[in-house]
Amino acid sequence: MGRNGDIRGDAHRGGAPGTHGTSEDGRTHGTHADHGSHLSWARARAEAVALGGLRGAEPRETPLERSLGGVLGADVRALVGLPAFDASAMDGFAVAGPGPWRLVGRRLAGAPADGAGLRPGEAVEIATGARVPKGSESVLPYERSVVRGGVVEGRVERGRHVRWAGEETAPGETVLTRGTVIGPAALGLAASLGHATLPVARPRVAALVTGDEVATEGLPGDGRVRDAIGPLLPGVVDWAGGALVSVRHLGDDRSALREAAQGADADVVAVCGSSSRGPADHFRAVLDDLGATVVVDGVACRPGHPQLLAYTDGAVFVGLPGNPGAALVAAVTLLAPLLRAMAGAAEPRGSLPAAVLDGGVESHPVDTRLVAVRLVGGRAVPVGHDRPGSLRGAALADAYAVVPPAWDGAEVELVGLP
Ligand SMILES: Nc1nc2c(c(=O)[nH]1)N[C@H]1C(S)=C(S)[C@@H](COP(=O)(O)OP(=O)(O)OC[C@H]3O[C@@H](n4cnc5c(N)ncnc54)[C@H](O)[C@@H]3O)O[C@H]1N2
Ligand code: MOO
Repeated sequence: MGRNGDIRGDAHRGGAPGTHGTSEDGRTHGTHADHGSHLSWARARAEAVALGGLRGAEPRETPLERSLGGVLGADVRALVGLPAFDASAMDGFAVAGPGPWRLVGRRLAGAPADGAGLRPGEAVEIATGARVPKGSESVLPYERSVVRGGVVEGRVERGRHVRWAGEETAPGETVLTRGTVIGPAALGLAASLGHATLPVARPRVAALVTGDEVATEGLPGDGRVRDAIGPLLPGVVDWAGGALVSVRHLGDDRSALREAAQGADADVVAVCGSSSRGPADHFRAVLDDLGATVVVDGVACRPGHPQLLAYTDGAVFVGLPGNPGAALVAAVTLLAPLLRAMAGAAEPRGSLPAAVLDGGVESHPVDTRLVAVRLVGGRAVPVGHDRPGSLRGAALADAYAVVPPAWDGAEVELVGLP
């Protein structure tokens, strides 16, 4: 059950998804109306976000080493203040009172407190990170000091070169808020504040890769292709804040697809191939068998128009076209926004500032084109090789440039690639 508990169709009908035709989404391309059963690209994304918002994933305490890229499902507080104790910020001498100071010992980092404080006129040699003894208010770095016959001299600045307990972060302070995407620095921060786990809301995704002709090993040829979608999905799902829990390969068989779709133990089932209307494309029929509510049935974009988004009480279903280049476009159009919203991310992933598009690109009369580009000096430069069946362009690209129908050459929206 989702975080909001709203897995029912009636809750869903009350929200934005599935209400095609009632209003234009009002997002980026106002003239870019839905046509036929195909929703505009922006509208389809908005539907995915709205559905994801209703099917929020429960946050689970997750070990730090498995939290990278996840979305925080709750605020994170400091379990202790930072620094957690008064520590030297320099290698040198901790001193008490005005100098010169008599050297009375040595303190290394990690040494337990010995209880003995310093009296005025005393100093201890101290390592960076070592606990500053009681009575000492300053550290004199080696390079500012002279030691002769057990006596330290130098000009001390009162209070300098000590990291005082709690000066950076107070105990209990909120340091990261719900919806933040967990990056490497957040993991380090969490560890430094004493956390072993983080509350990560990570929707679980099962992939069903269909096609009698799809092989998982060996050279393609003689009517057979290598599965190019299975290998790209873990990275896309991870980037979007989900976890790919299984990838199953199925032939073109309706009952096998139905069983697998029904039995998948996941929040989201991504079905690859089978999204079109050919004799071997069974996904629509299976959605019908499952009594699913279809939210998106086709998106007015190139490539990737035969995309699907549907849901039952048990799971959300995303249909990715079999053509690998089209599958990636569909993954950034529907799957990634859905997962980000389910994870509760505060920001959509991959949003970049709009850019001028170079390269003589022409728009499509009714569909939004997604053009693989590299970002060079703030401009978007098409890389080519971005036909629906090919991932060659996407493999070289930083982003897709979103070229609306009847585009007038204005700056284009960019969707970053994982
Ligand atoms: N009459 C129409 N036919 C098609 C249309 C259409 O509008 N009308 N749309 C075309 C477009 S666009 C696409 S995209 C495909 C989508 O087809 P499916 O999702 O049903 O996928 P398949 O037919 O199974 O495969 C299409 C293509 O991709 C290859 N493929 C499939 N899975 C993989 C994989 N995992 N890795 C690599 N390649 C894969 C498959 O061999 C086919 O060549 O429909 C068009 N047809
Ligand atoms: O989705 Mo297709 O050509 O648009 O690959």
